[in-house]
Amino acid sequence: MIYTLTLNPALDYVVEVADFTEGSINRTKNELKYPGGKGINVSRVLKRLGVSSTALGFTGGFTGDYIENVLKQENIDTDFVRVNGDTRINVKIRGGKETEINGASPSISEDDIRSLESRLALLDNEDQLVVAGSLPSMLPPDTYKRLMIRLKEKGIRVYLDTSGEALTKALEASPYFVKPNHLELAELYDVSISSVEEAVQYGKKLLDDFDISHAVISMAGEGAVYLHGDEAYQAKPPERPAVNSVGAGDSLVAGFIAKHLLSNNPDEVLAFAVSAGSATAFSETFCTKEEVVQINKEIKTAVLNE
Ligand SMILES: Nc1ncnc2c1ncn2[C@@H]1O[C@H](COP(=O)(O)OP(=O)(O)OP(=O)(O)O)[C@@H](O)[C@H]1O
Ligand SMILES: O=P(O)(O)OC[C@@]1(O)O[C@H](CO)[C@@H](O)[C@@H]1O
Repeated sequence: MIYTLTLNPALDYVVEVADFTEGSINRTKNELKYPGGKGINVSRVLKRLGVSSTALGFTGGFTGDYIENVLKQENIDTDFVRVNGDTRINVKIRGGKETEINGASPSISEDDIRSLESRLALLDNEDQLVVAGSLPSMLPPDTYKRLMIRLKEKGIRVYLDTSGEALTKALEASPYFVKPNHLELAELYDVSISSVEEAVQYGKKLLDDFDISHAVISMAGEGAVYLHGDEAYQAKPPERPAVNSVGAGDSLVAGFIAKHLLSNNPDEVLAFAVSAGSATAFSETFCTKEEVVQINKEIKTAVLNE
């Protein structure tokens, strides 16, 4: 079974404003609300791609109820730990440039953590876990690392997608797969990464430094590179105006997992992952399977090995 872990979920509130003006009253042209948080997004896209998963993490209050209800309607299993406060609301403003205001997590108690640990203790070596998104600020930055060490001891594959200090620490637990974007990878090594060659160079270093099997470095409109052992692959999406970048990275992770379950062909796995990411970037919300399959036909791939 695949599990996703979202310790800091959100109700995503996306507002489209014709001409967003700071410091004045703006009226919305269009509004969308949906369950958010990176692991939850991975579960939702996996479902669209025909793969079942169970969503784990912390939810609370009316916003937590909303998330659980929508997931239930979409036939996604959940086993969240209920916390006292309200799950945060993340505001995404579409008006020319995209602006995001991500809320803070409700308080997480020691008991909440213990409840989460007992749910994770039920996983066995047949299971795979996607650990994604930010950590609630009251939790120590090595929280993912601590949880991952125990999971790894049981032979559970961990797919990791987080950033900042949570990423730096979690890498020490050697995840099976990691997906930084090129900016997160650059931050990790305190360098700048602007080309595919640089992404490959530091992506390979990431595998070596942290004993990781698979890494995908996403590069927005440039697609992504995939590093596995000594091999490197690139996939580039068709050029089209992006309408939404929220969840593109999560869609890429879901696409990677869905294809990796069926295929050992790295080229094919990366192409499908990038197709899922780009299909989301090209649509209002998340990609559908039909859109992913369609874009997959237009993806350009290359093997970058010497
Ligand atoms: N402008 C775009 N055009 C085409 N595809 C895109 C575009 N932006 C993102 N994508 C697709 O989504 C994937 C992930 O994008 P990105 O590198 O921005 O990840 P991310 O920073 O984790 O995303 P986010 O945090 O916004 O979900 C890319 O590899 C690509 O397939
Ligand atoms: O604040 P975090 O946890 O880093 O990111 C949360 C978030 O921006 O990521 C998802 C898109 O990837 C959204 O659904 C959600 O609002």
